[in-house]
Amino acid sequence: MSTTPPLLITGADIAGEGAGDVLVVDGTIRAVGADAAGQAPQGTSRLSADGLVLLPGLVDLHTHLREPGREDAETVETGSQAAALGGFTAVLAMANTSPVTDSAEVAETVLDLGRRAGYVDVQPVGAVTKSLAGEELAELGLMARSRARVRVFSDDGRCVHDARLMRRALEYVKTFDGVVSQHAQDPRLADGSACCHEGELSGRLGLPGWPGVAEETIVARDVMLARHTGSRVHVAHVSTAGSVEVVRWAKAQGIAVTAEVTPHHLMLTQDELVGYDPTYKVNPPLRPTEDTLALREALADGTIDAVATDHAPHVRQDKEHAFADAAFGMLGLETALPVVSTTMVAEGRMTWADVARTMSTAPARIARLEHHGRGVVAGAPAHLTLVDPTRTRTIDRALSRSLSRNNPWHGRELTGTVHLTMLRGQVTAREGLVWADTTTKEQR
Ligand SMILES: NC(=O)N[C@@H](CC(=O)O)C(=O)O
Ligand SMILES: [Zn+2]
Ligand SMILES: [Zn+2]
Repeated sequence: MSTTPPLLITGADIAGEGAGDVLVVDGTIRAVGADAAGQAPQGTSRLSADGLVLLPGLVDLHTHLREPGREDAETVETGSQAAALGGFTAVLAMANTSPVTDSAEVAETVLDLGRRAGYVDVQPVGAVTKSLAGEELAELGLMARSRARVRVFSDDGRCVHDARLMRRALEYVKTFDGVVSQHAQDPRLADGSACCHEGELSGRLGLPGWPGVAEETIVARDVMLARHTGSRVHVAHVSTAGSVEVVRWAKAQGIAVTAEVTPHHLMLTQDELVGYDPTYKVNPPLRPTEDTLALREALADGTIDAVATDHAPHVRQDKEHAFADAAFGMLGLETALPVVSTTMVAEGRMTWADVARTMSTAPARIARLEHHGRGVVAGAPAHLTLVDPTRTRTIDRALSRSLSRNNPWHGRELTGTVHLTMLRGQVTAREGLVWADTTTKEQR
């Protein structure tokens, strides 16, 4: 990309802490606050951001980019574009690709694809077990020491259900300050046919369900293994009130557990399933309202550390089936901030400072991303996201940059729109367009 002149962003509410100016020079935040304008060098361009909120660039702990292997559903480039449009500047790319990211080679391939695309920093997640088979540990150390510097490990899509393997993985990643992100779903309590939440509704719909306890028992086991090993465990896509209780208890004991919640589990409930639309088929399943309310409360009070999208693109041929046969997963990158804004901020449950914490600072810290999540402060890289907090938009799945269309937000009105995203001072997305749309080849 070409170098951009210095930029003064004026009048934005800075991460919910009050209005001020921010000066960006050479990809770095040079100054914040009253004296920023005074330090602007000659030739500084200005961006008036009155009424907008300026957040530190968002970080997604849980994205499926599908490359290598399923480039028909998503590529690193298209997923990165969707991420930039969603206000993200870094995403963690899950390991359930084909081949699986269980070696340094695949991790470096994904890293390089991300760099080539250039919209967000793509940080590969490493598999915990070879081929996600749950039998033998993957090359955790080699991935950690590779150019990709892998710190987050996950068999996501599958649960590391063997307690002995989970223990060994935790011991191993501790040596380089890594973390295991667990897809908590006991395969004995949630068998292969389970496709929704088990309860009165699944009975009425005639669909095989899986109960919340299949998640909760794994979360409980894992926090005890984290305590035993002194290592860090992260709970991916927490979906039940019971899991929240376990995490709350574990944190009170000082156990190194962190947790994420998806935008869809914050806003949608199992009631969406009455039309049997497979768009709403996801793991863990949409749960009853009581769980949704507990998740909102836990995110607001800090029990749940982060929002993570679990962006899971699928092609039509995999999704357009009878509910029981369709693939699990839904899109999330472009709508995460608007969903959090609508359910949490507009409803008075969280402030914009809380959004900065749960969508940037905390996820970057959990993933040990040194160059992200440092906030809107002088000296930090200029990863910035400008949000129009009052602008309402009706989501249209046809306008998505994702290659897939399994978008549960289609037709819904969401308040809070990403206006601009900046990675190291370069605009990656602006008003619904990505950088490549507005830049000629010669300028790149
Ligand atoms: N969330 C999903 O329903 N699906 C994910 C896997 C996962 O996150 O478990 C996928 O890879 O499609
Ligand atoms: Zn998962
Ligand atoms: Zn996932």
